[in-house]
Amino acid sequence: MKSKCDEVIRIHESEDEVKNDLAEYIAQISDASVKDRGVFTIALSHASLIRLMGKLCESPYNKTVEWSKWYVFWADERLVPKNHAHSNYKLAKDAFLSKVPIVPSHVLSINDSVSAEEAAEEYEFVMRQLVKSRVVNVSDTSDCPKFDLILLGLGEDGHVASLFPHHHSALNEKQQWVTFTTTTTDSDRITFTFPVINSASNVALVATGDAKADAVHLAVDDVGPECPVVPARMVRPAKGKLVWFLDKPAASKLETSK
Ligand SMILES: O=C1O[C@H](COP(=O)(O)O)[C@@H](O)[C@H](O)[C@H]1O
Repeated sequence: MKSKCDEVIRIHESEDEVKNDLAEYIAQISDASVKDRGVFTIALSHASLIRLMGKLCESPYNKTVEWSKWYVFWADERLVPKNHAHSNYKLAKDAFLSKVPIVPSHVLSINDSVSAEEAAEEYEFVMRQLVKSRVVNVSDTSDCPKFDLILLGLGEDGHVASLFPHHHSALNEKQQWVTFTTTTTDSDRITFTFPVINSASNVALVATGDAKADAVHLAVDDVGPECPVVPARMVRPAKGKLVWFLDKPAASKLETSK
């Protein structure tokens, strides 16, 4: 069973349409947040998501978005140097952050020179300071940060951020805002936990390509109790909105598309 939340699924003909819609969606939330609070707080994830955000660096968004009001966080990050090919910071910087006038000190990257556990603690500390000063909004129901927007990709195994199937302690973390994993095959990582993800005002889950179709089906459809509960199914913003951005191949196994 899934608890109720405000969920919308946008299915597009092509990846290019996903890119257009995603850029417009992010720009609209940025505008609304800047009007409302004077800033826009956004958290990014890895790889294809960054590529799919590419239209934001193009006209009209490169000129119309209030980049100086943006504060950029990572929903997950790898413990690698910032010039490493697997660094989310590097991916985002090369593809996007270096092409728009974001204030460098508003890009909140992790400390990659300590252990994953320490990096998670430090990142949470930074977030707590920014919640105290209300750069990051606070949840109405807990002390959790209320990001204006958290952008999540989807792994083929249904993971989101670095919250993986069977990593029960991270999946069930209730107190900490940021935790870590040292058991993945490539590198140690830090990740937002579900209390933070599910406190956001807006969460977007973005997936393209048929390799993601099973994970999308398991996350969205009313599958029976014999099916695994994939982490993406646990994305249920309590008071916020959840929007899925899919292309047709990624949506091909959804019950509604059959
Ligand atoms: O490992 C990860 O994978 C997912 C999916 O990445 P994608 O490139 O296949 O879209 C990503 O969302 C997550 O942040 C990352 O750590």
